[in-house]
Amino acid sequence: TGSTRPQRLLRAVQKNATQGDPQSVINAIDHFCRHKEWAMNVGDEKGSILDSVVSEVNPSTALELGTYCGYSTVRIARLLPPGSQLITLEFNPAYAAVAKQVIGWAGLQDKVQLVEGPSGDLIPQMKDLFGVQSFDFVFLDHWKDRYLPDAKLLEECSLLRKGSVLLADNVICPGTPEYLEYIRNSPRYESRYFKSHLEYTKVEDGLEKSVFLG
Ligand SMILES: Cn1ncc2cc([C@H](O)c3cccc(CNC(=O)c4cc(-c5ccc(F)cc5)cc(O)c4O)c3)ccc21
Ligand SMILES: [Mg+2]
Repeated sequence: TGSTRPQRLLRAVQKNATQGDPQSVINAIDHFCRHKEWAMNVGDEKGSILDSVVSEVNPSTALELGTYCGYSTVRIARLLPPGSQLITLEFNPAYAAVAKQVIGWAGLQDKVQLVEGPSGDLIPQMKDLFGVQSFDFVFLDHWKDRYLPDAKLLEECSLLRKGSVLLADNVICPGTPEYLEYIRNSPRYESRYFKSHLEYTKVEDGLEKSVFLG
C-alpha cells in the first residue's frame, strides 16, 4: 500500500514550499511535475494565462470545477481581493484531502470553500449553501464531458450574470468538442481561444475564455 501521486505531490510541497507563501507552493508543484512525476495541474504556461484572466476579472465570487490537488485553486485564490471567495468542487475524497492540505500550506484556506461532491448535484445548491447570487468567474477543469452540461446548468440556475467569465482548460487536449461547439456558436457568449501547451509538455492545448452576455 504505497503512496499515491497526489500524496507524493503534497509531500513535495511540504518539503520544498514555505508555509503561507502561495508562489512557493506553485513553484514546488511545477518543479515536481516537470522533474519528478507529470500530473494534470493546469501548469505554469496555461497558469499564467489563468492569472491574467483572474486579475482582469478581479472576481468577488469565483467557482472552480475540479480541484484535483489544489494547484489552480492556489493560483486563483492568491489573486483574489480581500473579502472575496473561491468555491471549488471536488468529487474524489482522496483528491479533496490532498487539496485541502495544499491550500492550507499556501495559507489560503480563508479564501477557499472546498466542497466535496459532483458538480451536477452541487451547482443547484450554490445559492442555498453559500448565499451566492452569481459567479463573476468560473474555471472549468473537471471531466471534459461535463463542461457543457454544467455551463448550461449554471445558466439555468441563474448563477451567471452579464459579464460573467467562464475559462475552460484542455479545450484541445484531451479536448472538449461539444462544449467548444456550443459556446463558440451561442449568441449568449463572446469567446476567445488562448493557444498554449498541455502542462509540462510541448503538446498543443489551450484555454477558452467566454464572457456571458446575459
Ligand atoms: C463531476 N465532477 N465534479 C467535480 C469533479 C472533479 C473531478 C476531478 O477533479 C477529476 C478527476 C479526474 C479527471 C479530471 C479532469 N481532468 C482531466 O481529465 C485532465 C486530463 C489531462 C490529460 C491530458 C493528456 C493526457 F495524456 C492525460 C491527461 C490534462 C488536464 O489538464 C486535465 O484536466 C478531474 C472530476 C469530476 C468532477
Ligand atoms: Mg486540466
